[in-house]
Amino acid sequence: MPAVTVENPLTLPRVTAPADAVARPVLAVTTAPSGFEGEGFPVRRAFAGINYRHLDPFIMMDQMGEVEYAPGEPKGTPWHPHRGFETVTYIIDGVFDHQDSQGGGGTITNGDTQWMTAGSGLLHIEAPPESLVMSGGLFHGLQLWVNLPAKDKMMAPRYQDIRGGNVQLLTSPDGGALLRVIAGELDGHQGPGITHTPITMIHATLAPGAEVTLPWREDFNGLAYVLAGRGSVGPQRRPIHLGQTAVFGAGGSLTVRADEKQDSHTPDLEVVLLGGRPIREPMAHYGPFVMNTKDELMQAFEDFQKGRLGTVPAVHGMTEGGL
Ligand SMILES: O=C(Oc1cc(O)cc(O)c1C(=O)O)c1ccc(O)c(O)c1
Repeated sequence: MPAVTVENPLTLPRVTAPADAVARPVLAVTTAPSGFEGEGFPVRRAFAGINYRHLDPFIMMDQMGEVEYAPGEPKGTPWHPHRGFETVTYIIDGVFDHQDSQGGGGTITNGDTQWMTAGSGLLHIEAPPESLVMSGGLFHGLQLWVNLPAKDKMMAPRYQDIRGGNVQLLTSPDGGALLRVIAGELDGHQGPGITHTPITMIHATLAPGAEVTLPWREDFNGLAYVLAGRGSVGPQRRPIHLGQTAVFGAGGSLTVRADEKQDSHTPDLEVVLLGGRPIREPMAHYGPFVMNTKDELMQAFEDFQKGRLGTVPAVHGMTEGGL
């Protein structure tokens, strides 16, 4: 899992919560169902079964892979539309090429994030490059959906291309945790991703036996999803492992621990930590559209069918398909 590593974490700024911060309890630990998305790549749907009240402003998150593809196996998503929210594609290992109906496109690879504000709408495709399809190889990433407040749902689409080398790196007091702040801020340290409502997105790697307690804004919700390894969360030390999400309750700090080393194969604990200020607006979600009302959803489908969200470029160099 190379997504941004450092030789000596103790050279990084160290983060810890104030001693009087109230530790957030764990309200629930859920297990993501496994399935397939797009043209058939394996995913774990991290937030399945969690009420939007606990997720707001996050809507959906897939762990894509981790999978070691044989030659010919790598797959992506076909052309499809989005409106009313943001898609965040974080590639931990491997490569996705992306292209959209507005002429945008690029490559996201080891540690890069593409933060796409779909806003009023577009069509896009995310797919492995031909070279990866031929060779096969490791693929691991995240697809996170972040809601937009009503006032921004119809804004012009926009991309943020966040390179792995630009994330804000932090550590715990003992250097046992590497924290990559991809968006938002933690303890006054700002990540590169700019968000429409206050959000923090962190990828944390904890060495076996390491523990980190992070200051967490009281007005944020708190979620931790395990990408790899085993550990425990919160003051109750609730066990958590690969494919599980912890939903935290109210408080001012959030604690994650990695299990002690069992043997030379004990993996690091890899966790995605998410917090955001809830938007608290009605949400109407159907397929690739996330609006506030059913009428707005129907309008989105009509606009898509009439080509108002754009059309697939005639020459795009990627697999055709989709809706
Ligand atoms: O396709 C859906 O979402 C995605 C899931 C992924 O794991 C990767 C992706 O790139 C996407 C995407 O949209 O680009 C999806 C999810 C939920 C839903 O109701 C849909 O209609 C589509």
